[in-house]
Amino acid sequence: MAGQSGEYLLRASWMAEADRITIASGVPGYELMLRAGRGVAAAARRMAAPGARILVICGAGNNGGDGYVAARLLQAEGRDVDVMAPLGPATTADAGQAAADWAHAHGAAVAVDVDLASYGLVIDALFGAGLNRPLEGVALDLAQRINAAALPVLAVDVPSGLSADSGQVLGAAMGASVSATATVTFAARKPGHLLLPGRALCGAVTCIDIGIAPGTIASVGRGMFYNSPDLWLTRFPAPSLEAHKYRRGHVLCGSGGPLSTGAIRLAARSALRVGAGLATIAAGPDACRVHAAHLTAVMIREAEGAGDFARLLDDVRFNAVILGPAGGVGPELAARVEEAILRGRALVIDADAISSFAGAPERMAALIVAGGGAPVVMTPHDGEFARLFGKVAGVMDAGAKYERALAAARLAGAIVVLKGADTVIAAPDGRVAINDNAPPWLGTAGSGDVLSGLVGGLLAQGMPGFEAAAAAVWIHGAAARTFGPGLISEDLPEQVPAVLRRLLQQEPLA
Ligand SMILES: NC(=O)C1=CN([C@@H]2O[C@H](COP(=O)(O)OP(=O)(O)OC[C@H]3O[C@@H](n4cnc5c(N)ncnc54)[C@H](OP(=O)(O)O)[C@@H]3O)[C@@H](O)[C@H]2O)[C@@H](O)CC1
Ligand SMILES: Nc1ncnc2c1ncn2[C@@H]1O[C@H](COP(=O)(O)OP(=O)(O)O)[C@@H](O)[C@H]1O
Ligand SMILES: [K+]
Repeated sequence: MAGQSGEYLLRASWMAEADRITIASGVPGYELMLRAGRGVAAAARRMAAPGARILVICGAGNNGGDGYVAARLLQAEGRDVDVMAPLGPATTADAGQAAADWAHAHGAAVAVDVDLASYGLVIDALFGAGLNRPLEGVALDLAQRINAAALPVLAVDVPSGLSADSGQVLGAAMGASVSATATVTFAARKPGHLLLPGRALCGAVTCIDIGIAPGTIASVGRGMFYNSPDLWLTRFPAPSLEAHKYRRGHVLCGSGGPLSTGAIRLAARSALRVGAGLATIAAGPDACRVHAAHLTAVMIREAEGAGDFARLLDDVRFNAVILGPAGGVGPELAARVEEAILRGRALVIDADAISSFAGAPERMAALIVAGGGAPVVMTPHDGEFARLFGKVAGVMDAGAKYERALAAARLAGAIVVLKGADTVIAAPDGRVAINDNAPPWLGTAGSGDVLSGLVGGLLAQGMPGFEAAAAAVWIHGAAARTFGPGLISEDLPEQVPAVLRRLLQQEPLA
């Protein structure tokens, strides 16, 4: 994607395209395989103690070819290496060459039923990017035996059985995948290395340079990125000397009733912590009294129904709106969403505001078209996503998690943050970011409310929608990591300053 910085993630077919372009530019395919095999051998060297026996299980394609190269290099430096070729002879020219170079010096492969427990490291080079159906027969049996043996396993490109594209085990119910200790991949990481369950099955992933030019990777990339500051830091708002609070944006946060006020307070506080100049909570009279007992920096305005809320929006300084956290599912909340969109405010639609449009994403899409272009970011978890888009053909069944998020973003005309341990951020223009910095203790009541506040706070400061959403998700994860175990959602906004300090002062990032 022109002008976009960040680490590209490549689907298997895009990677194959990069491979073809590189070969056409004069680098022989076998040279790429030698470089890949060298990287695998280097990782194996780190994983296997000097005397440990190494078993390289080679498939018939180029993934197996990488395995043969690694086996030959490790053997040449005195390692005790066996090769197993359970799928028979190589079927590609490069893999055939690699197998022949191995066999020339080292002879026969070991039998499939060899005792795995006698090895100190297994290198899984059965299937990589070419996997196109579930493991079966001898490959399935081997994957299961490798996992049962509980040995260190180094996967070449991806653990065999795992889809590099979706991060799913192919044929999940009946199929299986090798579970690796570490994975070495080439040129660019693939989405399956980051999406669950793939991330867990890959272990520690290393991406090595095999001489595919960055320009080639960018040219085949279709706008899928790893979510890190590289993706959005240049768009991150930093207050200037002349700034005053109104230049830093004013977030209007819609409250629920008197018994449901905490969620929106978390959101409002988070919006301030991430740099918004002002945050105001709009609430009915009873809820206002509850808020008044809790709030200091966050302001309160009385707004009884959707009409009052709309009148507040007559003040153009409310340039961003957050709706949904414990907001109460129903037509009134839907009407507030409508007002915010039609009055052109940057908007975060979370939680109950998403559910208020259950089964009617086209209605939301029509509003967004009518709204005229201010960014709209929705932040569903899987349940809310299904509630909104469940009945739309081509969304729930779109495939990988990023394909579902993208289909939804295109349908709604909004940025979609599909949450989880592997949160995906998708834009209607086709950009996708996959996040992996969220620790499991982020799964705690109210942490989604904090996320909506972070998005709203960044939107209020004028950050574009996709970048604001991606930055908020990353800061949310980094804040949780900074706090560590024992986290509750109130802790998250208080960690944001430490994260921002590292981010903006170029200190090492967590
Ligand atoms: N791109 C690059 O830049 C570089 C790539 N390199 C390496 O190449 C690897 C990709 O190699 P690859 O395309 O030959 O595919 P690979 O994964 O070896 O599979 C082989 C064949 O198996 C078949 N098959 C599929 N599923 C199956 C199943 N369940 N059960 C049985 N059979 C099954 C299917 O053939 P089919 O049967 O469909 O005709 C498939 O084509 C890549 O991961 C990396 O390690 C490096 O050398 C460096 C440069
Ligand atoms: N296991 C997990 N690992 C990492 N992050 C998680 C995990 N479970 C949930 N999260 C994150 O925690 C947040 C929970 O949001 P949500 O489900 O809306 O909770 P709530 O409604 O209680 O605020 C999301 O940002 C989600 O990505
Ligand atoms: K593999």
